[in-house]
Amino acid sequence: MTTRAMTTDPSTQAANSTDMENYTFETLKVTRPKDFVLHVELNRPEKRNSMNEAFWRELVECFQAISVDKDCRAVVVSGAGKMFTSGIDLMSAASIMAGDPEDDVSRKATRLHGLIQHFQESFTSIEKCPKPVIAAVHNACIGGGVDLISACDIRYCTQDAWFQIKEVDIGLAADVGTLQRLPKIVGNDSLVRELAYTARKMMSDEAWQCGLVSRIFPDKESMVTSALDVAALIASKSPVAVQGSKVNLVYSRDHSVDESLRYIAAWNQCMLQSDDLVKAVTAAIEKTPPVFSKL
Ligand SMILES: CC/C=C\C=C\CC(=O)SCCNC(=O)CCNC(=O)[C@H](O)C(C)(C)COP(=O)(O)OP(=O)(O)OC[C@H]1O[C@@H](n2cnc3c(N)ncnc32)[C@H](O)[C@@H]1OP(=O)(O)O
Repeated sequence: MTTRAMTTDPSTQAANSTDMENYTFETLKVTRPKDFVLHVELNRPEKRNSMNEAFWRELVECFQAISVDKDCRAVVVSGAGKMFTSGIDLMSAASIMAGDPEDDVSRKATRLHGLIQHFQESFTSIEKCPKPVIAAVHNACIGGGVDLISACDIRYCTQDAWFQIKEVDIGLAADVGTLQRLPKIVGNDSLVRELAYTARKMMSDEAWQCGLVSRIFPDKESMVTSALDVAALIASKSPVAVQGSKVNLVYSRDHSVDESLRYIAAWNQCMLQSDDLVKAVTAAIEKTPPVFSKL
């Protein structure tokens, strides 16, 4: 099935709407606004998209489904309502973490270890998903929100956006990705430490200057429109090439140049034999848009 067939074949369109049943969630709203593009909205606006028990579970389920969804090649993540997210749901966190008061320290620790890993897996599922994910942040992005966007590929925000590594204010060291991923995004260790130790708000202009976001928009509507356009542009490219790029960029972040060169050589000894290469080169020569099979 090709991109063109996707746009014109009504039976395929019907199949797509059936596919969306895999994306029925309590805390997320998932739509397919363009061919091969999914829009995931954090969808508890009345609670400022705070992250409750259902959210942590559903985010993994959502990105595991996206990873194997051949009709998705790029994703936009945004927040419904007033802000992107207010971070962990403080009410549900208190009850989830409490556990059995009769447990001894080792049993409490073992339970908390499993819980932290479960929370970590939610955001890691974004990074493990081979489809590029664009975070579109408006207004507040607090605590767990910074962990979430740090696992995304591309970050945009609105002029009114602000970011806060809030964890120290609630008495914990951030443990679901910010301290591990953010220093590698921002490239300013001193700034990351200042933000993590003080929990001060960082406004959009500073987020742009330090490289946390690559574009700032005047409002949410223009940001989401542009994010979806960029996602559609990504989706028009060879999925073999785009997904291979993501996997190798993530690998390279955590390995030496030498190891990463060996990794991509092994990767491409297979992927260079893809039909996509021939199609892309032919399309470039003939000046026609290439049409790639689903992946
Ligand atoms: C293993 C650990 C894993 C992850 C750890 C992550 C750490 C963090 O995320 S730390 C950050 C925690 N978040 C906060 O401290 C933010 C708390 N909220 C606020 O400061 C404010 O609500 C606000 C975000 C600035 C928004 O203010 P405003 O627009 O005035 O709305 P409110 O009236 O305050 O809230 C509306 C409604 O939402 C509820 N709510 C908002 N945030 C949370 C939250 N984080 N947890 C639970 N509930 C939240 C608020 O209680 C209101 O509910 P009502 O029922 O309408 O009263």
